[in-house]
Amino acid sequence: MAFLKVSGTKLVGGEGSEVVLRGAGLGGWMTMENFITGYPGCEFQVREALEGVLGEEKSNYFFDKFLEHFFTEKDAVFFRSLGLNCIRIAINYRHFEDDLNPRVLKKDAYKHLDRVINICAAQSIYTVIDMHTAPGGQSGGWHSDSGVHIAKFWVHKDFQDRLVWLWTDIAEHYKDNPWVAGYNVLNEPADPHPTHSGLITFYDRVYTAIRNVDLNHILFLDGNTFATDFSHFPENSGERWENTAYSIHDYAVYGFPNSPEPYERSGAQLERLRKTYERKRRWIDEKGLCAWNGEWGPVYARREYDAEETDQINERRYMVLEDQLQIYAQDKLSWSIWLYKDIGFQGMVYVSQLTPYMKLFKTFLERKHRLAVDAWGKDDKDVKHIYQPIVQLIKDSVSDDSNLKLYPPLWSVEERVTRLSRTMLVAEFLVKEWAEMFSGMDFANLEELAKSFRFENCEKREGLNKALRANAGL
Ligand SMILES: O[C@@H]1[C@@H](O)[C@H](O[C@@H]2CO[C@@H](O[C@@H]3CO[C@@H](O)[C@H](O)[C@H]3O)[C@H](O)[C@H]2O)OC[C@H]1O
Repeated sequence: MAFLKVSGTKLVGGEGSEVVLRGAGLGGWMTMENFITGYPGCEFQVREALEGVLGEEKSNYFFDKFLEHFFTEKDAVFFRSLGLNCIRIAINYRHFEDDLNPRVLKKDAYKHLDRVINICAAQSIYTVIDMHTAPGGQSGGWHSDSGVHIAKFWVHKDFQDRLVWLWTDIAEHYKDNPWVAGYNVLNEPADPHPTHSGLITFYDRVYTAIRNVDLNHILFLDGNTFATDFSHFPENSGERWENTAYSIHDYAVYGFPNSPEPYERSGAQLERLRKTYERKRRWIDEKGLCAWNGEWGPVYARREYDAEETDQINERRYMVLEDQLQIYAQDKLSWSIWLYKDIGFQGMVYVSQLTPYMKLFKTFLERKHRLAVDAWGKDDKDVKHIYQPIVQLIKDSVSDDSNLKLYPPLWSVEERVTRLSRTMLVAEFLVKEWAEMFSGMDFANLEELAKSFRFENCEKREGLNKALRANAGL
């Protein structure tokens, strides 16, 4: 079997035939995330807290069982039955090395990644390995699992050295596997340097290190600032980084609770969808390079929180989804929707409310929702007023308005105050409580909880899957 390659603006398989990758991100697995599995804060925090409650052996057992049950052959069979052909697997560097023992590969580092890549290959599903978290954090987002909003990856060379070391190991490990479509070197970098020089230097270094051991695989490079900005990428990127595709993340504002207005498919709204997408990929097109949409997709209303408005909201979200799919189909764009499985906000399949895990965390999740502890698709109607005085204080106290505009530009003063005070500070106080819900559990209880994430214990988001299936084989 031939390796996928980049040829001009396209991905091609054996004998140069075009391959369009259409699939989903396996988020929440080897990078867990707060809204995906329901904990507060960051993955490293809940792992530490659970160890505090259960001890090392039981805590490791739970997370290992979680990884095992979250993705099995049944998931891959279902995924392929929709006609989808690629899964982007988000990984957390912490599975491979420890901050207190850097550059020492952990025992069993590849155990689950190998297993899932092989399960996918057996169903003719390609995989893209996505480095979702970097030592020190490559963005101020919870999804970089750093726990803070300053992305230290860009200011400590040693963090970068460690990631170059890790990618070299991963490339060595998978260099002969053609079912691995490629390596998504760094999810959503947010390098604050005015010329994005940290990112370009890192891409140069990691490119060279990977190419020294692996000439086969495609590199997927995200634009800076959450995969939206290529303005400082080198003029000669095409020659400088061979066999490379460029990744945008095309989240549409209409797919989220903070949409400026209800989505009705008006001419102006359709125009905005298309224009935003075209803006993100403009540089790639101008340079004649290959584009990949590595993340996109609406979130969905939940009956437990949105009551009788749920269906109407979701009909609108499905319209956004379908309109985005239509744009991508016209361009024969390869895409990876976010995401495959979660506890019921965005996933193609989601853990049933009847499972032990969802029953255990029911009231905890309701409180977390009311407090808007997660940033993604937040609904802050119950708590917004509490943070407004802080927002106002900052606005009133900073003399020059230009000083209110900090990096990243997507974060307004409101967004920054929210992110820091709710998703980091409030969340931190809930972490122990999350872990204490596991108190007194034995190995059998822990496996039962982990089994809640098995495919057979999940519901399917039929509207989403229907739209994906309709577009999968185009
Ligand atoms: O792990 C994922 C994570 O990768 C993802 O990150 C967010 C992506 O969207 C970012 O904002 C968008 C930037 O582009 C504009 O056009 C959109 O309107 C914005 O929504 C956001 O800052 C990132 O945190 O989020 C989901 C995680 O699970």
